[in-house]
Amino acid sequence: MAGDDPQAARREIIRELEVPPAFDARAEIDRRTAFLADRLRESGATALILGISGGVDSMTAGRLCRLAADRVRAGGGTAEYIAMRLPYRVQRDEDDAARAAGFTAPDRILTVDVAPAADAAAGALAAAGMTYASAESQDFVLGNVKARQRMIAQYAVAGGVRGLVVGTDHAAEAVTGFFTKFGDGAADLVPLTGLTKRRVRAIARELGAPDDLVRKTPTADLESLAPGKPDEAALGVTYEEIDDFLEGLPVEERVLTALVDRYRATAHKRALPIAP
Ligand SMILES: Nc1ncnc2c1ncn2[C@@H]1O[C@H](COP(=O)(O)OP(=O)(O)OC[C@H]2O[C@@H]([n+]3cccc(C(=O)O)c3)[C@H](O)[C@@H]2O)[C@@H](O)[C@H]1O
Ligand SMILES: Nc1ncnc2c1ncn2[C@@H]1O[C@H](COP(=O)(O)OP(=O)(O)OP(=O)(O)O)[C@@H](O)[C@H]1O
Ligand SMILES: [Mg+2]
Repeated sequence: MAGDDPQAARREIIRELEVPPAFDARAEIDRRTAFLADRLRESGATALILGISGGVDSMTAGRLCRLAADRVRAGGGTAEYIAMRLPYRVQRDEDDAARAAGFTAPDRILTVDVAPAADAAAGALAAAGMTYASAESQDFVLGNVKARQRMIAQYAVAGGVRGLVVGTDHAAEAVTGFFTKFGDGAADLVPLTGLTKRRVRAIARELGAPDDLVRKTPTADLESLAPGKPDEAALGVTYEEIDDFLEGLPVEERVLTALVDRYRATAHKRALPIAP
């Protein structure tokens, strides 16, 4: 990666994360739907599996799954789109999640509470003598366990129905490594690759999604001690700033440096395991 010139590093990041200079929502919907349909046909899989949280990323990806499954079927193939509701106990924004799932029009909705599995892991770790530096540190780590339990549930369904797991990673999360490694970061297909957050929203709008869900404040919602914490509070930069950075628009020096540093520090999350 380009040495000390942050603008050169930024250009390299934009290229590596595949963020194109121009954007047309309708064309992107067609291209990404075709991608999902092609992967279904070429892999021999017959289902797309996706966790629906109530956030805009999964709502958008879910609607693309619907369109892709329809496209395969229209060509005489077999395909279904299975949405998974994966709350930790009762979800705080249950109504949003139900409406988002409904908008994506899945063939089936499977609801799996990840709390028993996540809590059992926490209990077994405590019984083994594992302790954490603070209650906050423990809560943060166990938040990632919740994300990984969602991954386990989705792969259990994929394995049983010859399905492929769809992930929602996009450029505005990839640049900061803002996902759980082998949790929500683990998937077979990532149809939102290269999109900034505002472009994800533009696609959702073009698809006809409910406006309040399109504009909803992004949250990972993993920490029990900070429910619904906005991503931007955790990141220290706004999605507007991240998007401007990725779309080559003017950004403050502070944003430029923070994002280049963060991209470098999280390289391991975007790569295969490191080998000798
Ligand atoms: N240099 C290095 N080379 C190779 N591996 C390295 C490494 N540094 C850490 N690691 C490994 O990576 C682990 C840390 O990564 P990880 O476990 O992911 O943990 P971490 O990156 O610390 O936390 C995940 C972050 O993503 C956020 N998140 C998660 C899920 C969804 C969303 C969302 O946007 O909705 C956001 C979450 O709120 C949190 O801030 C370490 O425990 C270690 O095993
Ligand atoms: N409660 C949940 N139920 C089902 N899937 C979930 C849940 N929480 C997270 N996920 C899965 O993990 C992915 C990553 O979460 P993330 O918060 O980045 O996306 P989002 O919630 O769809 O959108 P936003 O980032 O705007 O909140 C989601 O897109 C979804 O596939
Ligand atoms: Mg979310």
